Amino acid sequence: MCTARPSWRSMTIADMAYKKYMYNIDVHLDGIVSINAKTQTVRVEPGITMGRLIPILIESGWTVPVALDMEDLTIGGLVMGIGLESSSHKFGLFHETCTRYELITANGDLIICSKSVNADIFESIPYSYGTLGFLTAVDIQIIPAKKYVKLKYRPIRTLEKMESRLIVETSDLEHNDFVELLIYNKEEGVLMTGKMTDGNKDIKYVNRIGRFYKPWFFKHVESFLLTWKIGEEYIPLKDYYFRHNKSLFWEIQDIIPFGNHPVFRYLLGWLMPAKVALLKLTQTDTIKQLYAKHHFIDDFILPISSLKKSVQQFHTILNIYPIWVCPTILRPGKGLMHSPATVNNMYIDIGLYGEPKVSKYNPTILRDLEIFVLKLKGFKMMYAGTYLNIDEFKTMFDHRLYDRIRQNLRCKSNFPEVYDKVNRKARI
Ligand SMILES: Cc1cc2nc3c(=O)[nH]c(=O)nc-3n(C[C@H](O)[C@H](O)[C@H](O)COP(=O)(O)OP(=O)(O)OC[C@H]3O[C@@H](n4cnc5c(N)ncnc54)[C@H](O)[C@@H]3O)c2cc1C
Ligand SMILES: NC(=O)C1=CN([C@@H]2O[C@H](COP(=O)(O)OP(=O)(O)OC[C@H]3O[C@@H](n4cnc5c(N)ncnc54)[C@H](OP(=O)(O)O)[C@@H]3O)[C@@H](O)[C@H]2O)C=CC1
Ligand SMILES: CC(C)=CCC[C@@H](C)[C@H]1CC[C@H]2C3=C(CC[C@]12C)[C@@]1(C)CC[C@H](O)C[C@@H]1CC3
Repeated sequence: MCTARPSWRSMTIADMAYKKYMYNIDVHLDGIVSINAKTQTVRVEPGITMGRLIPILIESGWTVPVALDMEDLTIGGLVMGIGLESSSHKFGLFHETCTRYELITANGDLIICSKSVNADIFESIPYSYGTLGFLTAVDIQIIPAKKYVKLKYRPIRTLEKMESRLIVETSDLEHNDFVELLIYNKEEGVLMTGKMTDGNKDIKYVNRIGRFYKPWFFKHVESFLLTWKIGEEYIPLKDYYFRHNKSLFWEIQDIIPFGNHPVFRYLLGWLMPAKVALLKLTQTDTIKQLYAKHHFIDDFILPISSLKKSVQQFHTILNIYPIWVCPTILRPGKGLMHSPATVNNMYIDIGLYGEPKVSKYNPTILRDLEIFVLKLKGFKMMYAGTYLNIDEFKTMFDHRLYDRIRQNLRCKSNFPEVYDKVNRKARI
């Protein structure tokens, strides 16, 4: 079994081939059940998107600790896949802010699990890609929302300095609610650190970057590099959260190359952002093949101390810029993905989206990159699929607890294994 959510609705680049031969179960639940100020949690159905949840929470004075930057990502998808954001250096991966799940198992039982009830099931659900059961409700921690993010932009030269500065900023939890780095070429990047604040009466200018005529966020950030200036500004909280949504990070520049031109923005900017689901539904086979052959979209999660080494490797093999760098804390645990040590470890997500500029690009090069990441004790986001074989995959992701829970919940003849959903044959 798998969910009946069609591939075109999902925030993944590939088609989930398994949907065609598995039994599809309709779990399209997308409401907010309750907001509980006492326990500081919100209970939601798994199909609700970030784009619907965040504005409602902000209106009620709340927000979630890890608010994802693309409006169409769903809570269920982020728990069952994984999610991270610029606040993950503080709160960890998205699922670490979830406190309770309701899961329907293969034989129709409803299991409620949390850190104290059915704790092993609770720990094995994240990253299980819907292979233990169907989620029907998720409780997420909420924190008080403030009006703005005071964001500081700092251009940095050399990868060494980016790495060391990132290590310093991610450990300063008092001042930094948000940390993010965009690397624009082999040597230069802009580090952003932010604090949620209500501001004060003296605020003269608020940059409402979410307005339709505003430039793409990554271009705005680049301007601090081009002028080599440190900058600071207030951005409304919701605009900050969805800062990469309008330009789909920087993917939109390949689809609408003139999309950031002021004439386009002022005349037709209101038509944006392009809906990923619509782009997927209307793409032709030719476009799909062009993307498969000449485009790269993937994320790798590596120890923070390997930033320089990894970016150099990605430069040699892909040469794609900008590069998204988002720090996240990984904690020890027993689930599929956790810190390999017995203590918390700071990692970085390195996101590479675009056309490789190396002369001989071959999509199977991804396997070499995956092995490179595996050797550094890193992980890979699985939304784009994997070329790892099952043994390598099991070395990357700890299957011990997951296998035991699968046996207890009688998953074997009802749900496939994670690997059967994320290997390249299952995602085409
Ligand atoms: C024009 C109009 C007229 C109406 N007239 C009446 C009326 O005369 N009398 C009346 O009683 N109501 C009326 N309603 C309200 C209507 O009954 C509710 O909106 C009802 O929830 C619609 O059911 P649905 O299956 O179409 O909606 P859905 O959109 O399918 O579901 C509504 C909610 O239930 C959730 N849900 C769906 N399936 C499940 C499931 N299997 N398990 C858990 N949750 C699930 C969804 O996530 C969603 O939150 C009217 C609504 C409209 C728009
Ligand atoms: N910033 C970030 O962290 C970003 C993350 N992503 C990735 O995107 C994906 C999320 O995208 P989204 O479109 O929301 O989700 P998807 O539709 O891609 O679903 C992801 C997985 O979650 C499973 N799933 C979803 N809902 C349920 C449920 N109710 N019960 C059981 N299983 C469920 C799906 O199962 P099934 O296969 O059965 O349908 C699927 O395997 C994640 O993999 C995430 O890593 C993408 C962009 C940004
Ligand atoms: C921040 C993290 C961890 C990931 C961001 C990934 C996104 C950049 C991609 C997720 C889904 C992707 C799709 C496309 C672009 C890149 C993503 C938004 C397309 C819109 C590219 C054009 C194709 O025709 C359709 C693609 C759908 C998925």
